[in-house]
Formats: sequence, C-alpha cells, structure tokens
Amino acid sequence: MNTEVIARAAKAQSGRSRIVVRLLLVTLAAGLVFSILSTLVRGGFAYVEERDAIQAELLQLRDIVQPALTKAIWEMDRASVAVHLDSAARLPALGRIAVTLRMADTAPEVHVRDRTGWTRDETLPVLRRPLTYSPYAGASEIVGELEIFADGRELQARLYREIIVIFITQLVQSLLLAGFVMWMFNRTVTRHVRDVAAHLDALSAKTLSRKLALRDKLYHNDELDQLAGGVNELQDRLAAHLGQLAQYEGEISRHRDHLAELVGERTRALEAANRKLDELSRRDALTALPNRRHFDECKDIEFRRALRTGQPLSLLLCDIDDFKRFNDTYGHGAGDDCLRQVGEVLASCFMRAGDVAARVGGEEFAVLLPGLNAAEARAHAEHLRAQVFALGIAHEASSAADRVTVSVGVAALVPAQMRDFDALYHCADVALYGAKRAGRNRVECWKGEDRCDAGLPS
Ligand SMILES: Nc1nc2c(ncn2[C@@H]2O[C@H](COP(=O)(O)OP(=O)(O)OP(=O)(O)O)[C@@H](O)[C@H]2O)c(=O)[nH]1
Repeated sequence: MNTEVIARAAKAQSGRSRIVVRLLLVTLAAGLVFSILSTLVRGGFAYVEERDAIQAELLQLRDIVQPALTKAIWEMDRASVAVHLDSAARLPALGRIAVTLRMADTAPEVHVRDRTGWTRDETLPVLRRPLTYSPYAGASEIVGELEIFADGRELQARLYREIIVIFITQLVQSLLLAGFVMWMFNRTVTRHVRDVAAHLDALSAKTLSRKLALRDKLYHNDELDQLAGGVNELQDRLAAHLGQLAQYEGEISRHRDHLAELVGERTRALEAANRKLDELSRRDALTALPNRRHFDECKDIEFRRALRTGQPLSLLLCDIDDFKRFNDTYGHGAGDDCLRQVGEVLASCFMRAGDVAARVGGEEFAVLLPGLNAAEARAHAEHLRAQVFALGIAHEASSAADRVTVSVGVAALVPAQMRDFDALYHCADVALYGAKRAGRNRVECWKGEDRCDAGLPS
C-alpha cells in the first residue's frame, strides 16, 4: 500500500471509535470481574487455610506449654506458671490463655493472659484440656485445666493480606493478558482491517487497477488474505464492467447522434412537406393562382389594415362570360385550358407586392388591390379585360364577342358605408352583375362611390 493511502487511513481512524479500544475496555472489565470472582473463591480457600494454620499454631503452643505448666502447677510454682503464660501470650494468633489451678482444700485459682483488644471468633475452636500430671509411672492426677482462645483479629488481618495479594496478582495477570491479546489483535487483525478500509476509501474508477496488499502480515492464508483476495477480484470485475459500460455508452452516444441527425433530416423534410402542403392548400390546382382559402385569409387582413391606415383598398370581381356555353361548345377540357390562360393573364396583370389575384369560384376570380382607389382599380380592371380579350380564345357561342371575354365588377372601400369586407364584396358583386346586364365584356364600378367613374379610360 502506498503512503498516501496509509496517511488517509490514519486520518480516518483519528476521529473514529476503534475496535481495539472497545475490545480493550471489554477485556479490562472482564478481567476485573474475573479478578473479583477469583479473589472471592480463593479468599474462601485462604480463610480455611488461615483458620487451620491458626488452629495448628495454637495446638503447637498448647503442646509446648502444657507439660511445663503441669509441672509448675504440681510444684506449686506460681511464678513459673506466670512466666509460661506470659511467654505463651506473645504468640500473635493467641487471644487469651487461661489456666485453672486445682488444689486440694482450696478454691481453684484462675490465671489469665489476654491480648489487648482481642475479639472472640466463634468460627475458631477453643482448645480446652485438663492438665494431668504423672508423678510416677502408672499414676496420674489432674492438677488444672488449660484454655486457649484464638484472636479473631489475627485471622482477619491474615485473610485481608491474603486477599489483597490474591486480588493484585489476579488483576496484574488480567491486565497483562488483556494487553497481550490487544497487541496481538491489533498486530494481526485491526491494522489490516484499517488498511482494507483505507484502500476501499481511496478507491475510484481511475484507481481500480491498484491492488490491495496487506503489509507485514505475520500469518498467511488466513481470513484476511481471503478478504484481500475478494477485494481484488471485485476490483477486477468492476473494472471490466466499467470498461464494458464505457464501450456501451460510446455506442449509445454514436447511435444517439446518428438518430438526432436522422430526426433532424426527417424534421426538415417534414417541415418542407408541410410548407409545400400549406402552399398547395392555398393554391388553386388548375390555374396555380391563390385559392379561396388564401383569399379569405388575406381579405380581412387588408380590410383591417386599410381601415387602420386610411389607405384605399379596391376589389375586382372577374367572371368569364358565357362560360357554360363555352364548355358546352368546346368541352370541359377546353374549358379548363381557358381557365388556365385567364389565370395566367390575371397573374401577369397583378404583380405588385400586396396584390392578391385568386380563383374564388368555378370561372370567377377576385383581385384585392391595396393602396388603389376606385379609378386606379378600374384602370387595372380594364387592362385585365383587354388582356383577356387579346388572348383571342375563340368562343362562337358567346353573346358578347367572337372570343372569350370577361366582365369585371369594381368596388373601392368606403369606410363610412362598409362595416366589413363582405359589404365591399357585395358592392363589387353588384357592379359585376351590372356589367353582365349591360352586355358583358366590360368593366363596371359600384355606383354608390362618387370617385368610381372619375378618370375612366376611354
Ligand atoms: N371546364 C370547367 N368548367 C367549370 C369549372 N368550374 C365551373 N365551370 C363551369 O362554369 C360554368 C358557369 O356557368 P354559369 O354560372 O351559368 O355562368 P356563365 O355561363 O359563364 O354565364 P354568365 O356568367 O352569366 O356569363 C358552369 O357550366 C360550370 O360547369 C372548371 O373548373 N372547369
């Protein structure tokens, strides 16, 4: 593992609770409890041992002083009795020693030596024994009685010392054991677990090729090596998976770009087709002139514009004369051809921007002329009529001429009299009707408008 990873491990560990510390505390607590329990058990044994030891000491004392005392009493040597008692009283385990002197004709004498402040311990037996003297073989006489009591404080003191020693020994053992276990655990487990955690922490897509290696391991082929092997295998799989993912993403990106191109192309084609369709939907298929729909869209716009700006607006309605008869005479195909030619004339006569010449019915055409007054519109209508006449399309059944002619009705907008475009249209229609009634092949202006007849061409 590199130094950067180790440094990161140390930094990460500084703020975390560590397993080894928790384990140490638990081991210490367990050691303490174990020491207490062990001390209690061993204390029980120590009590029995100490009690027996005291008992043995007192028995030994009794065996030592008994013959001397017996002899002193037999000889009535009270001073010697006192010396023996004083000597015996120096034994630390002794609490009281009492000797009763039995003499003939006198009351028994009791000589007692007590240790200062001694306490009676009921668990310790009292040694009582008659003092029997044998002046010669085969004869014996009881000369007194000996009582020995143990000092309970001595037993307590010994027990206390023993328990302290036991407890301290156990505690030291537990601490040493806990310390050793911790050291071993840290050396063989925790340190490596920290390294694994730091390695995983520093892992990213770029460092997947960096393998996990546990440093300074004491033992090999254990669970930690298994863990390290698992981590490295996982990294390998992850790297392979990420590589494949990147490859897929590249392919998806290429497909997406291609798809976007296709969609763009299709969208542009569709928009072009829509524009074409839209244009076609506004155009008459036979004459290629704008159709009624387009005319209807333009008429209101121009009408409102004229009202708003105060600019003139004129309308021509043009109808082929006796067209039914033409069809009847020359056939429907010829009729279509005639319509196409008249349409071309219309297109060529009204080429200003804003002019709208449309086929609005079977053989009927309408022309919107923004900015032109009635006189100017009439002049254009006359020009149109003359151009159609000049086509020279034979029409022997016509009541107006030997060729195809048109009648044109002209009306100019008079805002005070016309509330909407239909009113203007109606006026132009009235004028057209007038032209038809007057013999066709002519231009008529709406008579309600004064300027309409002014400046007419001859
Ligand atoms: N060939 C052809 N004929 C059409 C078309 N649309 C309408 N027509 C014909 O145009 C004729 C119009 O006749 P009318 O409305 O009676 O008018 P007219 O015969 O021109 O008489 P006036 O308008 O009074 O001069 C009808 O016979 C329709 O069949 C078309 O697209 N092609």
